[in-house]
Amino acid sequence: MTTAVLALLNTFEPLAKLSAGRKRELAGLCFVEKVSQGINPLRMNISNAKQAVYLIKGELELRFLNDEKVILRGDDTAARHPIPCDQNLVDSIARTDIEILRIDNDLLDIMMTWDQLSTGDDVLKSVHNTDGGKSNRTPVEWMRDTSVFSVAKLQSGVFSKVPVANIEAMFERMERISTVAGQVIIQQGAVGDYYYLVERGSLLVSRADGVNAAPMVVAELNEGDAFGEEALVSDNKRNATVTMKTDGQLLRLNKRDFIELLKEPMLVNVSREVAEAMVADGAIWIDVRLSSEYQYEHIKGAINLPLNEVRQRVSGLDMNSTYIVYCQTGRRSSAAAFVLAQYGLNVLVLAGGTRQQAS
Ligand SMILES: Nc1ncnc2c1ncn2[C@@H]1O[C@@H]2COP(=O)(O)O[C@H]2[C@H]1O
Repeated sequence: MTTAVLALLNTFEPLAKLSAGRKRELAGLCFVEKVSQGINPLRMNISNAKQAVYLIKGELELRFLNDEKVILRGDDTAARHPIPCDQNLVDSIARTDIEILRIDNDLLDIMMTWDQLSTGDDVLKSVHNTDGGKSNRTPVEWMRDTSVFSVAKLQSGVFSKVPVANIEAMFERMERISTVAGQVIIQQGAVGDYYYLVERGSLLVSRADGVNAAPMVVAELNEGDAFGEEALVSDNKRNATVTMKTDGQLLRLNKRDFIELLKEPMLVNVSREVAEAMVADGAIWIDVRLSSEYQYEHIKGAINLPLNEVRQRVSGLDMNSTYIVYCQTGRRSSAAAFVLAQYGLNVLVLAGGTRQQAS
């Protein structure tokens, strides 16, 4: 089956342009579907660019907004390209029994980018295990095998704002560690050293609000989650203790690599002047200081979202808005911006905080 699909990929654009190695991987991730005469095979795709759909054989009628009808045949040159499922297409109908090939568009996009970045055909990326072993995985295997680098995460989560080249570099520099239930990975108050991704297992985040206070569990982290970013972004001490709830496997990136590969590209700083112009255009100020500091004084129109509440209140923010976060120095705001960016929000940081911008 995969060999047959591979042969098909060689006839479609831009799939034919992928390297042989990438095409082999893609062959296992796309679907060939038989559709009976009279059925609309694009029902789920019209105005929805989630999948690229190719006509393999048969006749498909496409109906467009301006009443134009086009008959596409499997052996037409036009059928070498994805069926145009944009907002102009209103309906389609199989005029004969047909066969189509479906591929997730995001996956395709990421693979095209990766392919163009790779220096060779089958360049294997390696991750070092702390027990001395090494595992080799291609970028596509990373996407398929671990939820940390799923297509969804690459498209809208922590890594969506990071250049693909940096993600490739991460694959090479990350270390994999095996962990056991009860193991403390991060201790509240310690100096930040690593950024972690959960490949397998669950962890508990607990915080003690005072020297003698008992720690309270504030969150549970699971496969695909990331943690340990706040101390690295803000240069503060670890704000919570993170303990393995079950046995598991983590990936970790040291502080220097984290700053270079993730923090720098994810955090965009803007001057007060640029920020004001953006706010006039609809962007929203977020003050990430404590509510007591906010109540004392704040930038007009700013909402207050203290750093330690950002995760709990992120669902109340609008994915389509642009937010400009600030504090006095830029430290807390950078940490908050990184957390918000991990949830896929459009966020910028007031460079140097209000203190620097005022002087
Ligand atoms: N409420 C929370 N929910 C999820 N993760 C948290 C929460 N509070 C702290 N953390 C994580 O725990 C980590 C402790 O180390 P850091 O301060 O570097 O970064 C912190 C966050 O990644």
